[in-house]
Amino acid sequence: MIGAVLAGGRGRRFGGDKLLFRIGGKPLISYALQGLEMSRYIDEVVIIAAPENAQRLRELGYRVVIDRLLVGPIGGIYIALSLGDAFVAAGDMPSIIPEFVDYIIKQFWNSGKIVCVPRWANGYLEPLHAAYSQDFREILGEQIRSGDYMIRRAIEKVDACYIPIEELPEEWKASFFNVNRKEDLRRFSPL
Ligand SMILES: Nc1nc2c(ncn2[C@@H]2O[C@H](COP(=O)(O)OP(=O)(O)OP(=O)(O)O)[C@@H](O)[C@H]2O)c(=O)[nH]1
Ligand SMILES: [Mg+2]
Repeated sequence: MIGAVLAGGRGRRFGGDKLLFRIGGKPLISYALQGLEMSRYIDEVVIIAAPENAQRLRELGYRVVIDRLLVGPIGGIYIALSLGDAFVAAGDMPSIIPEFVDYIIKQFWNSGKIVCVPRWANGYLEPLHAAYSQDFREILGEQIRSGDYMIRRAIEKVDACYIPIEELPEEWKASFFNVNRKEDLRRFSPL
């Protein structure tokens, strides 16, 4: 299982260079990379970057794959799945809980489904904290070619495995926290 960290966004709400913004002595994206590295089922952590930031991200020491589609996170997942089955996370998620990642991957394997994604009671999905089979890649490709960039719509086309978030340990929910604006950093305290 690959651990893919999406890093091709523009960080418009943050005001640029979000993932390399230093907090607690290291770039924000380092926390997501290390969170996935601590998962027992992830063999390799890779970064799915934009052509513009690939070089600087390479300096972090991970394999960097370039996303030239730049159609949003859906394109990042599509590129990640060219490497194999993947647990996909956003680079702006600094509080990833490795035990929760392992739980999702286990559910993914046990279910035999091609997507395993956490779902809130109101139906909202967490597709950037989910496990995907390489067999889902073609579905994503078709949808991208049709000009529809909503990940949720692609997931709804298949028989997915949903993880009800409300039934999980309360402390796992922190894993979804993501930094969109500078002020979100105030809610993140690096250890
Ligand atoms: N590979 C890849 N990653 C992306 C793309 N768009 C967004 N991402 C990443 O997906 C994650 C979630 O995206 P957002 O929260 O919208 O972050 P963002 O796009 O940088 O921020 P905004 O411009 O403010 O929306 C972040 O880690 C982004 O870097 C893309 O087109 N390709
Ligand atoms: Mg975000």
